[in-house]
Amino acid sequence: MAGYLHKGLKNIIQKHPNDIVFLSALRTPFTRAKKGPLRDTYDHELLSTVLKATLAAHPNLPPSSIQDISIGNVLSELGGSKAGRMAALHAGFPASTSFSTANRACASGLAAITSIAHSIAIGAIDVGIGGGMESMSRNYSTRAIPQQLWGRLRNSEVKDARDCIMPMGLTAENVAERYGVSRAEQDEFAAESQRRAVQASSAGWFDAEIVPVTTEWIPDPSVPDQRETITVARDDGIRSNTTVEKLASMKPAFKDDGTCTAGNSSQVSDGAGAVLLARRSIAHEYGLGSRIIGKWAGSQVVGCAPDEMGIGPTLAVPALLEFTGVRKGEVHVWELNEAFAAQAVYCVRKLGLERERVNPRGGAIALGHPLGATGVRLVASLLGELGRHGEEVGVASLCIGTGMGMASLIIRE
Ligand SMILES: CC(=O)SCCNC(=O)CCNC(=O)[C@H](O)C(C)(C)COP(=O)(O)OP(=O)(O)OC[C@H]1O[C@@H](n2cnc3c(N)ncnc32)[C@H](O)[C@@H]1OP(=O)(O)O
Repeated sequence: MAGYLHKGLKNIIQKHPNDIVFLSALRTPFTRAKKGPLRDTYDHELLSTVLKATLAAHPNLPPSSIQDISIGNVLSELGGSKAGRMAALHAGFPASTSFSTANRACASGLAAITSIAHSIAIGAIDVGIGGGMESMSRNYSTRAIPQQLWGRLRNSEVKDARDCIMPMGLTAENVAERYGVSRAEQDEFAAESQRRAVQASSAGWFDAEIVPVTTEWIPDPSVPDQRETITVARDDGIRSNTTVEKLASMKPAFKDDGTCTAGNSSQVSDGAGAVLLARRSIAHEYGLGSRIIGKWAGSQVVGCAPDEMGIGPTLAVPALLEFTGVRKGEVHVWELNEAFAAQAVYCVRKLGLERERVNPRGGAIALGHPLGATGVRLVASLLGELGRHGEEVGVASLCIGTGMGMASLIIRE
């Protein structure tokens, strides 16, 4: 495949003036939809907070130098494009900074980052922001299943077409059944995700990426006029008291004889994130060379059958390795989204990864999965985790609900 990026790790880790580099990777806390402290906050309010923090983190970079913003979003009214543009202007960007939203379902945040990286790679822009925003509290009432649908699709003779609206939990049950992922394996994986997230959170490993959000909430929904101003600074889905035994006692959430439960599935959440990307030579022109934390080195998306969408990473990761010429053994840290433990266990097994190197800070089972924003957390976590160990090479990958996987290669400076 022809490409404009460098191939092979030896070439990729060299510093080139046209590299697409990360200058910051920030996110809000991810908190539980409907139950957490951000439940009354708008997704674009979260976005505005994180965009403002991105500007504040780079006082030497004039806002007008940031040419484009792409924000992953799945559920917002009108795709979030108007409210998101308003949030960017409100946060301090000039009218000249363009804005769009990207919807590649659960990989929307990674797709938005990739879109900005591609624009830099081909020379269309020099500096941009990729991010994501989601309020599942406000916008998840139909569980991301379209209500207005051409009847011929709902009853299509093409099974894959019909399956695009299969509830995500059932696709996870399919993966568990077809590929022999037991309930015990899922619960063990989920407990480990919680254990790692507890460790990461209490050691302060998320502190560098989390921007506190000051917002209003309604403590008692039966008294909607009574609002309180609060500052939310921590993820709230992490459960320090999780045990495999407790998880084993939980009821299946999606079908009576199933294996996926509230404890071994990703949590529905609210959150937003943003990464600042620039061409390396331009970052140096603004005196930001010392602020470079990593570089984006390529993305791939591959389709699979929608009724087992969770296997997506098992196809996207090999495609990414082939595209970039990087060998699996050269990757130090893997961030694989935990949509469900069922599919995550299968992906780790099929890809032949060491569990120690996968989601070292826990994943969406503990930290939550605000759809459009999750890809941004994966990138921020990778950059932080690689930095902590002085290691260089990471892969972020997500499955996509309509039957795809996406993966991106991230190099730490
Ligand atoms: C491509 C993709 O990424 S597809 C993925 C897209 N996302 C999804 O499909 C979302 C999947 N998740 C879900 O739909 C929901 O989380 C569900 C249906 C599984 C569960 O929903 P809820 O019942 O609201 O879950 P919730 O997280 O509030 O947990 C319910 C109860 O289970 C118990 N529980 C959950 N996790 C744990 C745990 N780790 N340890 C102990 N108890 C637990 C608690 O009692 C909790 O109740 P609480 O609120 O009083 O604490």
